[in-house]
Amino acid sequence: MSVLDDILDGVRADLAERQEALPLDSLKAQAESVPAPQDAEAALRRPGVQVIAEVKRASPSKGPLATITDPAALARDYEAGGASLISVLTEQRRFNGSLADLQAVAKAVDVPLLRKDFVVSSYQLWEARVFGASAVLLIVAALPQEALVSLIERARSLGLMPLVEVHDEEEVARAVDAGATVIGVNARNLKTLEVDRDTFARLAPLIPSDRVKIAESGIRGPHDLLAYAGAGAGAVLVGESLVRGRNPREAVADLVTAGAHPALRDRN
Ligand SMILES: O=P(O)(O)OC[C@@H](O)[C@@H](O)c1c[nH]c2ccccc12
Repeated sequence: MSVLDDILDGVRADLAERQEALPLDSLKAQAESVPAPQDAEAALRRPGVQVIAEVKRASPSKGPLATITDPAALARDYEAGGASLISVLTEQRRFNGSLADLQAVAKAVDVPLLRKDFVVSSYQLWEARVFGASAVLLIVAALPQEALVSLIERARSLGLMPLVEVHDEEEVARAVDAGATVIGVNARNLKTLEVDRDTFARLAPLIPSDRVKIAESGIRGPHDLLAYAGAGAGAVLVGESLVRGRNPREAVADLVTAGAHPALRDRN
């Protein structure tokens, strides 16, 4: 069984418990008292290369990365550093995240939030909405094409921006076919868990130029951002190097400064 299959099994089991505890109708009712999501896609389409900073405690490849006792404080640092979007891992078993983290971050910052999880059901889209997200990750490798298409549509109908994640040529074709407007290329191979930083440059030319192209994973600092910018990235998604570094606010600010270089202004 692949790592992804294993993660998905756990996600489905946890989801079943939450659905049991709170039926969809009650969850939907809660959405009525939550402020409308922000326009995350507009935030990503600003000139220059945008920085998406991730609240990430652990990963299947590296195990524990950082304790992060106060995700809201970390998110405030990310916002102060100039992040355009903040990604919050909500998967529990492998990433040690939670919906409570998402909600705490939502109360603390004004930038749009991405719910980073393994979405397999529209129930999770409603959760994302209720706990304060403006965007959700949809992983092509985790979804049959019909489910991908319908989750993209359902996300949009809830005001959530779908960020559609791909790993290879075939997945790019599926994402584009499904009408994804924001496509993330994850440099981490889901089978081997290795990062290959050439993946973005290989796949970016296959993505139509009117889509937002995001380079995900393995970004160590401004030089990686600039390399991805050169290959056509409109944004980068960064986790580990921020949570492990000494000063997350400065680390984000250094990336933002690199991404705002005048030579990169008109790329999106
Ligand atoms: O910590 P990194 O290497 O900077 O990577 C961040 C992000 O790309 C990574 O967390 C990620 C990309 N796609 C995912 C899907 C699920 C969970 C996590 C991810």
